[in-house]
Amino acid sequence: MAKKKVSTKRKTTKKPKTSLKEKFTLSRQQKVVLGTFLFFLGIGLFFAFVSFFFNWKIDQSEISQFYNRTSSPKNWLSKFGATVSHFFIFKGFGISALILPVLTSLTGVYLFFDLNKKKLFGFWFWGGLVMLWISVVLGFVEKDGGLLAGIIGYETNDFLRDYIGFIGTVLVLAFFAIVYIVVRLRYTPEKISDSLKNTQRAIAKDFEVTSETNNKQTVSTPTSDSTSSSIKEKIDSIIAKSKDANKKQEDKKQNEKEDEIKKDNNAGEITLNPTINDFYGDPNNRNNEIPEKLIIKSEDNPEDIAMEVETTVEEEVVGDLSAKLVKDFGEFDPKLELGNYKFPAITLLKDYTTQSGGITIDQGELEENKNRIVETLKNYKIEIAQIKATVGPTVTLYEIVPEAGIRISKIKNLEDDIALSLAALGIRIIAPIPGKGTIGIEVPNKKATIVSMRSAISSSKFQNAEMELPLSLGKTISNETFVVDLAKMPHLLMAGATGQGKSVGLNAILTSLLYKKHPAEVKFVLVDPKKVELTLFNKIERHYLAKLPDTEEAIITDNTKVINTLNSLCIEMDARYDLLKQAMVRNIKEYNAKFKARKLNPENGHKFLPYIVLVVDEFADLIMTAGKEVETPIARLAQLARAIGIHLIIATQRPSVNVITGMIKANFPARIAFRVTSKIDSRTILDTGGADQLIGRGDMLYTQGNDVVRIQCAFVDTPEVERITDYIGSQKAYPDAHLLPEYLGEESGTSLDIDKKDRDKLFAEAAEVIVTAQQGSASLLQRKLKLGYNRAGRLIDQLEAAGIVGPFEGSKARQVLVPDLISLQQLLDNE
Ligand SMILES: Nc1ncnc2c1ncn2[C@@H]1O[C@H](COP(=O)(O)OP(=O)(O)OP(=O)(O)O)[C@@H](O)[C@H]1O
Repeated sequence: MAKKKVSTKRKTTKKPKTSLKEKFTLSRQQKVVLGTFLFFLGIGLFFAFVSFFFNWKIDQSEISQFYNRTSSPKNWLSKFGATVSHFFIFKGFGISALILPVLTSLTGVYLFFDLNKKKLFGFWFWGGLVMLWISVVLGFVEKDGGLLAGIIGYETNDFLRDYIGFIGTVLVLAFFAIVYIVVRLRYTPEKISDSLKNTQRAIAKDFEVTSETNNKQTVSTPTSDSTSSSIKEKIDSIIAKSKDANKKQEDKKQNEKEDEIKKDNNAGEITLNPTINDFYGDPNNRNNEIPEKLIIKSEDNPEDIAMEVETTVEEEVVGDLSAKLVKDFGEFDPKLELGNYKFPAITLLKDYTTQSGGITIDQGELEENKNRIVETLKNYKIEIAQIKATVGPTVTLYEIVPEAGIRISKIKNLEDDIALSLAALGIRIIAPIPGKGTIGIEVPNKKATIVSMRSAISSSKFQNAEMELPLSLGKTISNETFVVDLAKMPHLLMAGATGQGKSVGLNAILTSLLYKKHPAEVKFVLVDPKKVELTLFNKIERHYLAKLPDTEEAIITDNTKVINTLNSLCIEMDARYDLLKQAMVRNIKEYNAKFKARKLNPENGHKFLPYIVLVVDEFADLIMTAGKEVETPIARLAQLARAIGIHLIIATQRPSVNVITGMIKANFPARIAFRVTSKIDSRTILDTGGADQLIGRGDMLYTQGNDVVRIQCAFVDTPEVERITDYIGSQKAYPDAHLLPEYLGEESGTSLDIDKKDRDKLFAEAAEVIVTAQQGSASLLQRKLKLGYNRAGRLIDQLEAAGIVGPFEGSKARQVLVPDLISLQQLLDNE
């Protein structure tokens, strides 16, 4: 049974080895031939080297006459042997060159039996070092021109002594000896002292057991008969033996058992029930020292039947294949291909604190605002019991505890009046502050402080964030860095009027990910219809960007390409779901953990899955030009992609309801609102007002479903982003951007669509539009159904195939062949 297990283990563990070996071109036959050759070469060299020691003086003159056939050296391998030995021993390493033939033959054996190459490299590396070390050591005793150290050993020793003296050389050599012992032989001071202690204990135990047995022999119990007493002694000795085998585990348990047995013996009773642990020690500690066979035989009565105690050999635990693979190769490291990748340094970001000296607020300003608030409220007969100020980077929060009996709605209704009396823009009243019984009034500071990206990145909250995709968005009103996990959001909607900090916000998000995630872990799909906002990220295309195959630019600026990319992401999503299903896991995190633990076989299509972050700037523009064609895949991705690691970030300038539709809103619980112009816009984005009262320049509200948090967005300027992308771009990259699956939908031609099954979902609707208008044009469909040009054109082709419109007639619209909707219905029913 055990053997079977081992053999299956061997078969399966070889798989990854073969994939490694694929890189090497040697076939099995070539390996056998080369292995045999090297093995014999090693033996030949050994003979040559050995005979060189006896004949080198005689042969020395022959070496220079290598091409003279008449000369006959005494070396057992003649001219070849003499020359090679002269080279390696005399000119090389002296006596330690004998290691070379051993290594050569060993290489032959490894190739012949196709054994682990890593080990072989280890032999050569360490063998080479040992050879050099011995020759340098022998350099101390070598006289010029001898064979002990060879020229290399002698000269190296001489060189070292010239520069660091005798003591220095000894110290250097001793250091290397210790390195060898620690690194190669894996001996550490703890290990050595442990094994010394164990030996000491074992000797002491041996001594104890022997003296005990002797005592028992002398003070043997008179009540027991001679046979049984001899069996008892035998058991005692077995127990002693078994304890010998378990020297390392001298725990209390054993001592107690021993005492028990001793007590039993002293009482004159023979205990013949030593447990299996007494024979073999603690099961956790059974080791190779288990006696193979125990024979209990009465010495006093030789005719007594001897009892053989068969010891069973512990079955080898094969464990699962993944554990074995992890043991052999370590966990899978997705970062290995760009192993030397260096994350951008924090110094690439600008430090704004030196200019503004952190958050500053005038004491007078605070006092003034407080008095005004108190006065204004007093005018409306609202008495205040307590007031507290928290100074944030852009706004100061005044927390008010009103006197008992004052209605909160009353204060909320006075919002505009308070704003007027404070003569400031952007007063926001939070009544009550969630989780607290107070009312908050946020008043903008006269002088806002810039929250630098540098401070947001270097904050411990971000640095220590145990998140999948941490984003450092900025600072809250209480000056805490606000870090959220994009993977938990799981998609983000950003909106705000133009010039309020949306692009800076997007850059802050991308920068956060660049500072935290290795190129192997995250890929960006960037859609930038404005063509200028995200162009800097082109420099990191081969590190961090994903694109469709056969496209030149990774950043998508053309709206028609967006449709292909979105559909391609849907294909990627479906493929990833299939992989997750096969791996029997629920999300990408579990999947990647399983893959890293080598529990998923790459030969079955499994691979490490990077997170994909889709960023769409100017979503409104996209919806306007491509309508449903964009909305449908976005909705699919938003609904389903969270588990497989595709996350969407959508930014728009126009937060109108036909852009942020109900379907989009339902799937984007996390939203960021920069300043907008109206309360309605604020409601569209956040489902509540407030964004219209922001002060702009990165002042924003963030919600993830319930609470709304006011944050000052971290500021990252274009030159900073440029420095970061330059830094990353200058490093070694993957050969190409991460390739998304190919999407053939648009290019698949009309022939496929002629089939009834392959018709567009909007076919019936399109037919109705065309028949009602009696005008067969694609642009009509584009307008009425809000479609992209390609899809409208395809629909027209399908309508032609169904006999609803006539053939293409150049610049004229196509003829409509169905006069009215009733005839259309009949035609469609009869199909
Ligand atoms: N977090 C911030 N801190 C300080 N200033 C900021 C911040 N964000 C934006 N600003 C200022 O506001 C200006 C406009 O920002 P940004 O370009 O991000 O606006 P936008 O909303 O993207 O505009 P558009 O929609 O027209 O592209 C910036 O040039 C900068 O001066």
